[in-house]
Amino acid sequence: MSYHNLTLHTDKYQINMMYAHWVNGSHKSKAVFEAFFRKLPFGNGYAVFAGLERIVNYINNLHFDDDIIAYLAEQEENYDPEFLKLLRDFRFNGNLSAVEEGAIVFANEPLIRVEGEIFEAQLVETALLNFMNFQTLIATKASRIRQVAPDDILMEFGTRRAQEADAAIWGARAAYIVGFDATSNMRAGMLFGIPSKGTHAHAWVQSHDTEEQAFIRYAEALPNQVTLLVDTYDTLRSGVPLAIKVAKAMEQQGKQMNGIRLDSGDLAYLSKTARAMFDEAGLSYVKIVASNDLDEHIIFNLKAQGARIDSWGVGTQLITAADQPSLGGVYKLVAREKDGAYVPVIKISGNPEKVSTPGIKDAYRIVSRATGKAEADYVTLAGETEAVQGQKLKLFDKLHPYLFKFVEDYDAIPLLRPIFVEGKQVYELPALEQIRRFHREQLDLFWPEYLRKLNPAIYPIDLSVKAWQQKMDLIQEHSK
Ligand SMILES: Nc1ncnc2c1ncn2[C@@H]1O[C@H](COP(=O)(O)OP(=O)(O)OP(=O)(O)O)[C@@H](O)[C@H]1O
Ligand SMILES: O=P(O)(O)OC[C@H]1O[C@H](OP(=O)(O)OP(=O)(O)O)[C@H](O)[C@@H]1O
Ligand SMILES: O=C(O)c1cccnc1
Repeated sequence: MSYHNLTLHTDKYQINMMYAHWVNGSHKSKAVFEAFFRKLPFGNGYAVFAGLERIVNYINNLHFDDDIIAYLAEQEENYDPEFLKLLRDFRFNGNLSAVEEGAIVFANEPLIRVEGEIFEAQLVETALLNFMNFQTLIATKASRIRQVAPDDILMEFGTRRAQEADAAIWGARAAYIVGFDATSNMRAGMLFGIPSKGTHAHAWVQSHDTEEQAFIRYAEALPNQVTLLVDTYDTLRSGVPLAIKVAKAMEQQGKQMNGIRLDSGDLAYLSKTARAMFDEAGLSYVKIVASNDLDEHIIFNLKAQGARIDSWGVGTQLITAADQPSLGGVYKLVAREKDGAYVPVIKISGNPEKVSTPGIKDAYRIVSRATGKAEADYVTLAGETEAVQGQKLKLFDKLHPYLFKFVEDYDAIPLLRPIFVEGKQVYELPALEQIRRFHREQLDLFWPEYLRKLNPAIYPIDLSVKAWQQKMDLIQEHSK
């Protein structure tokens, strides 16, 4: 059995629907699904899209091998052997468009669009949402942390508390996309080329007769990366004075200590006092690292208290997105083939926010040429050209259509990029460094009011008149 084949990384109901379509002869009819989320996480003003690399690898490797076929046959006696034979030859042959990793995205706009035979478009829902929801969530959480510490070194320390191994490495990658500097996870370092960094644990100090002996031996063993954890016994009375002694001894050998790490107690007070002690000893180059259940709120608070912390190690709160552990991204059917053409489909709900927007859609970021800043995202029916041609555009609020404004002199930048066309990958996955650069450029498109951590301004996501009208028409039709 291979742990690496993710083809069955799907819910049973997908395979059952595939089977029922096959039984009814409808499995080859075309369908279009769109993935989006309805609410931004953490009360943030934006999210950062991530997960595409994993999705591309997943789609490229989809295949039902012998073990999977045997398992399905054993699981469900209804499955006809002919259906299983068809699965044996299954490959994804559809079209997939998506937002690029590192892009700033918002609620209620298409982030991934899958067009294909209902058979294949249905199968991939679960995995696509799994990858998009987790990685986008962690990238967004990490971005909030980056926003409060724009100039400091940020290290991702979460693996031991992550929801298992995949979450640890893809979470580390998501954090790196939005500007974390390093991860402690060596596998993420090796797989993705993320710089790896680390200090040492309390166990290192505890495994010696004295703290001093522990510090000296560590400095001798790894003279290029000496960051000593100073809080095992008494930070200010023992840890910091001993670290100063070791730093002085290193200087005698022409070497420089990197830093110390604080992992408990009042991090503002301890960092300020330790800073003064190192400066007093002529060691102002020694940096102070802090860790201990940090998140964007505590870091913001510590900075407001004048903490002298140069580098932050962030684990649990980031990798588990502890204050909101899931993003509610969904994958909705928006059009289906009927008599050889696509017809839009809608999902009605008593909750107006949950009524789906029918039809195959595109999304554009409307960027003012005068300011270089994004004015709104504009969701159109696919193939509508108004937005692209630069004429005066009416932007109106979906729930309150009487609230509107006009924009002129803008660029309309398409958000969805073709990734697969008829099953063939047409998008070259960018290097991680390129994704980081792209993310920084994306941030530059937005006024700071949309980016602030607390009570951000609401960025408009507007429907084109045609898309809105089609939605109203279908609501009317279904209410009859
Ligand atoms: N000056 C400060 N202002 C606000 N929060 C702080 C400050 N200093 C530390 N914190 C945070 O407060 C929390 C304190 O955690 P905790 O109760 O575990 O204390 P501790 O000192 O780490 O105790 P322990 O020795 O048991 O680890 C941590 O999340 C830490 O990051
Ligand atoms: O607090 P987090 O944001 O999750 O960051 C990771 C934590 O993991 C380590 O603690 P742990 O007690 O596991 O090991 P240690 O003995 O090395 O401190 C480290 O000292 C951090 O406190
Ligand atoms: O390198 C460190 O200091 C580290 C790594 C993982 C978790 N906690 C601390």
